Amino acid sequence: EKEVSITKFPADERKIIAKAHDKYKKARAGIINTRHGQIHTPAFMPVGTKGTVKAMLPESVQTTGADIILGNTYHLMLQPGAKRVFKLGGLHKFMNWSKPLLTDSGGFQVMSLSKLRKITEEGVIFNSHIDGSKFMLSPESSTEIQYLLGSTITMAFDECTPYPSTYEQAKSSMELTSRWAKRSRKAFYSRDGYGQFGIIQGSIYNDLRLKSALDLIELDFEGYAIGGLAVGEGQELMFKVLDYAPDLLPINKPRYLMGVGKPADIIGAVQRGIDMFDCVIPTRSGRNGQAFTKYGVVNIRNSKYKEDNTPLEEDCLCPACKNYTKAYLHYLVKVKEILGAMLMTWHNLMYFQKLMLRIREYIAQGKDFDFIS
Ligand SMILES: CNc1nc2cc3c(=O)[nH]c(N)nc3c(CCc3ccccc3)c2[nH]1
Ligand SMILES: [Zn+2]
Repeated sequence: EKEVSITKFPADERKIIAKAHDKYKKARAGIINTRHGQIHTPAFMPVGTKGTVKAMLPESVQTTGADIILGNTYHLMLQPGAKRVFKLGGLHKFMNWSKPLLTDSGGFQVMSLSKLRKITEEGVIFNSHIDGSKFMLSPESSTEIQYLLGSTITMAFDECTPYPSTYEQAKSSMELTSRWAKRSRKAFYSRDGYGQFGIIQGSIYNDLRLKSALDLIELDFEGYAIGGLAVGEGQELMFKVLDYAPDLLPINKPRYLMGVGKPADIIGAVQRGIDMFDCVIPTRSGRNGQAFTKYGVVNIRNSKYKEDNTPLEEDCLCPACKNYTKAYLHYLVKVKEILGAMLMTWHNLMYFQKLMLRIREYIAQGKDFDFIS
């Protein structure tokens, strides 16, 4: 807890200093210890939906500084199938990633990917977006699939409440998530160094967020995620929820904000007490020709770069910046060469990890961090 040092400042300036400290007092830096290694928080977790961080070798992801990557239960259960991955030694072995793995529970992807689906008390019945075959995801089957994959951190099976939702819709959705969380927790096979996170819902309604947190705290999860955000509500509304929601969760357990986000979103969420983030932006936008730099986002396809013989960032240590120029990256992305996707992705993942490293250092030194980069 940082003491606000009361000095000779006149009262109004003292209020400003107190305000500044107050703004940062929720930020925290720490380490999550797992069976597959440590996670330094605040942490950014690259998304490896189908058992690979697209356009990256796992050892390259490791050099960017990532301690943990994400997998998707929905995609992997359809192809190659959880039982097959289990038979082949689990997802860690399958994809040659020995550090922590977090898998989402699948509900979110069902709603965003499969055309035909039906939500029942039992679970979600849906047709595969690949070949139309019928599947059911439930708290029990989702938890078992994540066990078969060998996830270090398993997510409870929830319903991500869409935005916007009326109070009534958000209430019944949150109550379903609470019933499913109880079943997920019961189905979880707990082992040392593995954990299961509950996911709170409740949309933008603070009393529903509180009820969701109370229901899930009773189940004593190893960590908690704030779900139902980064679903189109915008940064202002998201921060409004984050002004109180993290405080509803146990202070000594990790807090994971699902699906977030751009650097400014991450900084604002860390200041409000969030520890873990995931977002497809650095990988997906990288493949799309967008590079995150300290000068802002560079759209490398822009013709102004076609003869720019300088690197994306002169002091970046990634292969794209060490060995190549913007002109070359511009060309590769224009002609859709695979190396273009690789180099842009590598740079962006490095950029996000550097941002997290700086945030962790600033918090550890009790320094205020408001750099938006
Ligand atoms: C982009 N915004 C976004 N908002 C989300 C809300 C939820 C939510 O309320 N419940 C669950 N279960 N997942 C969510 C996700 C998916 C995160 C993810 C993707 C890939 C791999 C691993 C994890 C979200 N993503
Ligand atoms: Zn770089």
